[in-house]
Amino acid sequence: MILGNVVRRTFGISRPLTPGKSVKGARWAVGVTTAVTSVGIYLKWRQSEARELSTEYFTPYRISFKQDIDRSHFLMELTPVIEQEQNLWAKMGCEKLWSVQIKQPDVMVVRNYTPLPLQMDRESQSLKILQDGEHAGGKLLFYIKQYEQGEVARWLHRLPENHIVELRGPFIDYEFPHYESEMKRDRSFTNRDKEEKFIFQPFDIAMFTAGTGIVTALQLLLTENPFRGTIDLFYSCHSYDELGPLGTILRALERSNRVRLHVMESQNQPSRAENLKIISKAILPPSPYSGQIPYQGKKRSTLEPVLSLVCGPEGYVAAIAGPKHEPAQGPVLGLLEKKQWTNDNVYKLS
Ligand SMILES: Cc1cc2nc3c(=O)[nH]c(=O)nc-3n(C[C@H](O)[C@H](O)[C@H](O)COP(=O)(O)OP(=O)(O)OC[C@H]3O[C@@H](n4cnc5c(N)ncnc54)[C@H](O)[C@@H]3O)c2cc1C
Repeated sequence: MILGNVVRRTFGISRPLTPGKSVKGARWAVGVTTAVTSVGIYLKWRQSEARELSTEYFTPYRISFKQDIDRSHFLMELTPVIEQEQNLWAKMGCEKLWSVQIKQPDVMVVRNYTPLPLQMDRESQSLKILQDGEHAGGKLLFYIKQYEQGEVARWLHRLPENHIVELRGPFIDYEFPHYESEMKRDRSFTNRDKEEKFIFQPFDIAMFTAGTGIVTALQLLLTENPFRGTIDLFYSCHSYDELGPLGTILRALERSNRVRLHVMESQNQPSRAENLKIISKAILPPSPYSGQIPYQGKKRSTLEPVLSLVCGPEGYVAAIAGPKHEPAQGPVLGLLEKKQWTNDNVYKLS
């Protein structure tokens, strides 16, 4: 049975807000249409009661914190100019993987970024995981990599604190089956001895991530009502240090057995072929998804992943699961095909 039956995926490529080239004669009409649309969006935003984040219009957020991890990676906290009423972490839980789009107003393009339920504690200068029911007025924290030739991430990196950026969303990037009236998983994962109880048996998944693709796993693991099964998480990077404080959080999740972590650092193993060989050896074959069956008590020690999610740069996705033919998934090839994974149980996120 395909777990992805309920999957809805809305993002693909980051798309321009306006066409790059316009026919000369139509410029005036395009200008008027754009102006009218912008006024419409603005009025809609003004009228919307709580000015909540929406996919329909852009909402202003202030850069409330920014910190470099290294030359390429940084953390950025955005605070809505008008406090948000909706708690997106409670609303989405672990059943929806989501992102928002940030607008670059000069070149009029948007890029997707995956928020994390963390906020910077000013006093201790450390990241705090939001508690259940807490949404910090809608604050969102992002882990971003800037590329030398990249447009938007480099621009974001240059912006000073208190600068206003515009966001729309949330966009659902992947949706898991809804487990009606299921009990919440405790978010305080540091308490390892606490016995867990659910109504339905949780299922495990495998996630293959490279670089900032790791945020997809972190969102599922840290959100309110976090992922109930165990994630067999593969993370490829140059160095684990590029995660900065997120690395400490990920290790704590590993100690609490919420995640089985396989880290591939290219600084230690520069051969791509050798890295892929190590990954391949650790990949488990797919287990069947049995649907919603009653909770059978504490899980066995072996992992039984029913779904593989793949997220990273094009070349990485291609090596793990075959190339993605945007917006289509493309056939499952690469390492996953060799371990009997198919299009029924693999999803390429990017
Ligand atoms: C749903 C979704 C969620 C995302 N979440 C995040 C997130 O949380 N954090 C984050 O940092 N990014 C995230 N991204 C990627 C992000 O949207 C941008 O694509 C990224 O920031 C690059 O945009 P840019 O404008 O800076 O670079 P662009 O101008 O788009 O790219 C210019 C050049 O940079 C290089 N480049 C761009 N992207 C990559 C890449 N992924 N790997 C290797 N080289 C690349 C390429 O050489 C490219 O030609 C997400 C993407 C999607 C679709």
